[in-house]
Amino acid sequence: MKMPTQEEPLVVVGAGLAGSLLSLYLARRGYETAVYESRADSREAGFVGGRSINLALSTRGLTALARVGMHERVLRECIPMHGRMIHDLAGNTQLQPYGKPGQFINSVSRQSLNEILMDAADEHDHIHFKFERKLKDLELEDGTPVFDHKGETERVPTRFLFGADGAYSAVRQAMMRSGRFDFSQSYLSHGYKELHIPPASDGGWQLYKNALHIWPRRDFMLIALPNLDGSFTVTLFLAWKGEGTSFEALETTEDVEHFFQTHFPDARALMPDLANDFFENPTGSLVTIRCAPYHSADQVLLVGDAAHAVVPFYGQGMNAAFEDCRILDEMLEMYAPDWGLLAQAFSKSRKPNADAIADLALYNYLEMRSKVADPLFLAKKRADTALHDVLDDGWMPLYSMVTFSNIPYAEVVERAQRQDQILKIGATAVAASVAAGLAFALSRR
Ligand SMILES: Cc1cc2nc3c(=O)[nH]c(=O)nc-3n(C[C@H](O)[C@H](O)[C@H](O)COP(=O)(O)OP(=O)(O)OC[C@H]3O[C@@H](n4cnc5c(N)ncnc54)[C@H](O)[C@@H]3O)c2cc1C
Ligand SMILES: NC(=O)C1=CN([C@@H]2O[C@H](COP(=O)(O)OP(=O)(O)OC[C@H]3O[C@@H](n4cnc5c(N)ncnc54)[C@H](OP(=O)(O)O)[C@@H]3O)[C@@H](O)[C@H]2O)C=CC1
Ligand SMILES: Nc1ccccc1C(=O)C[C@H](N)C(=O)O
Repeated sequence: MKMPTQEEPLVVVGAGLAGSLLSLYLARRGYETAVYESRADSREAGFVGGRSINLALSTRGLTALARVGMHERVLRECIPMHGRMIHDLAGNTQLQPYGKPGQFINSVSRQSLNEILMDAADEHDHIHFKFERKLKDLELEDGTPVFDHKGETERVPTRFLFGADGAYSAVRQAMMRSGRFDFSQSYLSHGYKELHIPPASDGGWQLYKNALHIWPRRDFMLIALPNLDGSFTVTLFLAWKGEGTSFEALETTEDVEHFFQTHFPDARALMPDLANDFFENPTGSLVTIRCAPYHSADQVLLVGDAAHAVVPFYGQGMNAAFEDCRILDEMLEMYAPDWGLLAQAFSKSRKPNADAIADLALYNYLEMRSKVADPLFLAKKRADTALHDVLDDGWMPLYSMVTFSNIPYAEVVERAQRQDQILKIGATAVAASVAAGLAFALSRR
């Protein structure tokens, strides 16, 4: 197998989160790597578009960053979120911890995280960023990408190509033409809109800083994640269509004011530019994309959202994309420089795990918008937590396995199902004992 060279490098399409981290992993092994990105360099051009301003980074992402020595640098830009702060309609709040004391997820700005990774990549002689190059076509026979650069076409000789170009991947679109490629996409009937809570007048945070805030309202919800500048990025998740509570029904400033005043009065009070933000900011779609295999012949491999876009409700899309990079690196150890074998092995091992987190992410929307206020759900959570305290890693709540471990997602689902069975049997036994006790007490009256 030929090694990548400057004339025929490894090509990564997309300098987003997965593409930038992947380039670091590849360069560490000494491979010549060229990263082609459709947007301008945000470090020179400032904000270059995109939404989802901040993200929750947790163990999987941090583990992958640590392997290339980046986690401490990134953690300096993070705000720890120790739990969900639930806001009810009356304005009461309740903090539901995510895990054991000392366990938390981290709010980080997408742009600064991306720029930290690109800065680190720039330190390597082996990594070459090429901005404002949009992939137009991919010649699958030999994996040659064709980019548009300011109206000019560039064909790039390539040793092997990684598609890290996000949920609407052009690399994946080219692979779909090849036949024997499975693809499905499923849009939620809900969309999302980002809004803003500014810092307090003294520069501090207007809500408790170290939590992910949730206003669960059963059929829709509002969430807020803290930013380092004292602001919060607020996201409304709501049905696209329908009378009363839907984006479609919010046509005028009065509609928006009334909707927020009715359902989120405490949050409304903190958003002076609500109506302006609401009508200026786009409404985004929420989509799950599955495909298989992730590779094409011996030439191309998809990673991150390009391979598996999941709805954001578990805060795991980026974490899974970073985990892809770590797993790929472990496989490089075994298979490099046989890129074909590497691609096959990666695809086979990652697919079931990506499918599992896609399902879990869909489930977590229901949990966040509805279950967090349900006494039965909270009772089960307490039992789960108590068992985790006693049995340590012998019993881990589902949320902890997803968020605070590197257990493969598919294994997490199996383990959680087994634990649920045990809890059900336990609950049935407790209910039977209580019933027997009551019957005995009554018989002695
Ligand atoms: C509202 C929202 C909130 C989220 N919150 C979280 C969270 O809290 N935690 C979490 O882990 N995940 C979260 N995610 C998911 C996370 O954003 C994605 O999983 C992550 O960005 C995937 O990284 P990626 O590198 O695969 O794709 P991206 O980050 O999208 O990067 C793709 C890159 O490819 C470039 N590109 C696209 N097309 C081309 C082309 N044709 N040619 C060249 N370049 C191209 C793009 O410009 C971009 O730079 C959230 C997503 C959304 C929508
Ligand atoms: N699973 C999900 O529900 C969602 C996941 N995401 C993920 O988060 C990433 C970053 O988010 P953000 O920066 O806000 O992403 P954006 O929505 O700004 O889009 C990122 C890239 O996808 C392209 N794109 C966006 N919408 C479409 C579309 N409908 N059809 C074709 N291409 C499209 C954009 O092209 P251009 O720059 O030309 O506009 C851009 O290259 C996304 O790339 C995606 O991977 C984002 C939204 C929802
Ligand atoms: N980042 C997000 C973006 C959108 C929706 C949810 C999240 C979460 O992180 C939710 C968190 N994991 C929770 O379960 O409370």
